[in-house]
This record gives sequence, C-alpha cells and structure tokens, in this order.
Amino acid sequence: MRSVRAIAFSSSANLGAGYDILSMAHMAFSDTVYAEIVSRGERKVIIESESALPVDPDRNAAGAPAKAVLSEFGLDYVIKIRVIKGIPFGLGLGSSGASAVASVAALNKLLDLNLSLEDIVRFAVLGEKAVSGSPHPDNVAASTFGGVVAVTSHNPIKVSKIPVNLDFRVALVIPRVNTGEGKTKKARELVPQMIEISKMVENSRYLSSFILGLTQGNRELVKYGLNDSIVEKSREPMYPHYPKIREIALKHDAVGVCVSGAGPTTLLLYDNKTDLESIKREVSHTCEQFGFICQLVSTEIGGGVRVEGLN
Ligand SMILES: Nc1ncnc2c1ncn2[C@@H]1O[C@H](COP(=O)(O)OP(=O)(O)OP(=O)(O)O)[C@@H](O)[C@H]1O
Ligand SMILES: N[C@@H](CCO)C(=O)O
Repeated sequence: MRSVRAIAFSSSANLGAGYDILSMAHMAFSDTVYAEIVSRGERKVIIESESALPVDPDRNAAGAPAKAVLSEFGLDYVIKIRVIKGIPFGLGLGSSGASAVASVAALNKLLDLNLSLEDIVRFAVLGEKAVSGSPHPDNVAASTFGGVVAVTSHNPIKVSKIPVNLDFRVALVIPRVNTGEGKTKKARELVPQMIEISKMVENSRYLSSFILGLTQGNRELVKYGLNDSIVEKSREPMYPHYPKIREIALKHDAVGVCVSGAGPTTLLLYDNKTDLESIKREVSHTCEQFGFICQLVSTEIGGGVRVEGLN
C-alpha cells in the first residue's frame, strides 16, 4: 500500500502580546505522521501511537482533522495514521498542533488533494479544537508555514510569514512536569473576556514593536515587544516560576523572553551579547527551587511541514 510521511516542527505561540495571532516554528522537536490507505468503501480513520495519547480519532489531534478531510472531499477510505511523537505534550511546545498539521499534510499528498498551506491550517485547527476545545490557529500556522507567522484572518484563515532580519538563536526552558489533561483549555479559561482600553493599547504597542523589530532588525524593539500585560499575566498561577526566569534572562541580556504558548515553557531569544551560560545555571537553580527540573534546549527557527512519499 502507498504510504506517506509528514514531519512538522514544534512551535511557540503568542510571542508576547500576539495571543492566537503570532507563532514561531523551531527545530527543537518534531512529530512524524505516516498515513496509508488501508481499504476503500468505508470512511474511517485509525490512529496508531506508541505514546500515551488517546487513539480515539476524535480525541487525538491527528484524528479529527483527518476525518474532516475525508468528509469534505467525500472520500470513502479507511486511513491508518501512525503518530510518532517527538514533541513532549502539555508543555506549550505546540505538540497537538504539529500532529494535526503532519496528519493533514500527509493526507494531502496521499490522496492528491492539492491543498494550499492555508487549507492545511484550516483543517489542522480542528485537531486543536478536539483536544483543547478551541480552534486556535497560531501553533498550526507556524508548524505548517515555518518561520515566524501572523494569522491575519481566522475566517477565512490567512497567514503571513514575518520576515526576520535580526540574528538570534532560540532557547526553550522546559519544565519537566506533567501538566495533566486539558492544560490549554484551563489556561484559556483564565484569560479575561473584558479588558481595559489602556491594557489593549499597551499590548498593541508590544505587538507592533515586536513585528517591526523583527522586520527592521531592531533588537531593542524585539525585546520591548516580547511583552504581554493581559494573557501571560492572567495565567501566572499556572507557571509561577516564569517571572523569575524572565528576570534572569533579561538580566543576562537575552534578546527577548516570553511564555511559550500556554506555558509552562519559556521561550528565550538570544545572541552573542547574551550570557547564556549564566542563564542556564541560574534558571536551573530557580526551577529546582520551584520543585522541578528544567531542561534548556538551544535551537533555531524551523521550517514548514515536510512531506515525503515512501512508495
Ligand atoms: N497527537 C497529539 N499530540 C499531542 N497532544 C495530544 C495529541 N492528541 C491528543 N492530545 C492531547 O492534547 C493535550 C496536549 O495539548 P496541550 O494544548 O495541553 O499542549 P501542547 O499542544 O503541547 O501545547 P500548547 O498548545 O500550549 O503549545 C494533551 O492532553 C494530550 O493528551
Ligand atoms: N494561543 C494559544 C496557544 C496554545 O499553545 C493559547 O495561548 O492558548
């Protein structure tokens, strides 16, 4: 039987004030999805995974979008989707999003559907909806397109890649904790539904500064822009270590710091002015004080989803 493999990178969503809008793909981790047609005449998606994740297609991020693809194209196939998890889940690394993207991209090639990248995002958000109750498009947009992206419209989905004209590398401070089922759902429930106009103005300044800083290659604007007075703040009870990690990173001249997605991972941008060794040392001490181990992973911005036909 013909089989297709798709590989999608991890990502950090929000990037400061860009809640549900901005995200960055990174090469730190990736998920691989193999898709094959098992038989014809019946419409069904079978999920296989050696991880601890649910294999019910309605509860696996790779399953719901695959079912939607078959349904939209009226295809009566039994499809097997094998999900190889390389991205730890529940840590704010876009793990569910990457599985969803790899699943749709693999089906696109397997079934010759000719989907655009924006179509892949449109289906992949259904994976996010299945696992967190919300079809947020930021992680899936980054894993699909690669680089740093802005989702400029949700319905219809429109995504723009933001040109990055500043030299930096990426580091992730990843607490090795079990955040439990439904972390992103809980984190989204903490976000206020109403905000003061002054906070909206402040966050808009951060968002525009970050985008301008990246495109103009302005380090100070990126540092200032990686800030959020609304969403990060509202979720602090879920990652009480974050303010201290942020303080350490800025003290040692990181290019910028923010919470990665819904946390608890912290994203750091750094360059040759940054004292990464001191950050590593102090951050790991701080994590221990909070009762867990943190892994610091250095990486780079990643590309978009890759698909290979195997036979
Ligand atoms: N294929 C999958 N990959 C990852 N998580 C999945 C998958 N299928 C279902 N899940 C469930 O989704 C949840 C993980 O999603 P969650 O939003 O908490 O983390 P994340 O995707 O790693 O991070 P974030 O969305 O904050 O970047 C877990 O509860 C997990 O059981
Ligand atoms: N924008 C989403 C990303 C989840 O990774 C959130 O912060 O809830």
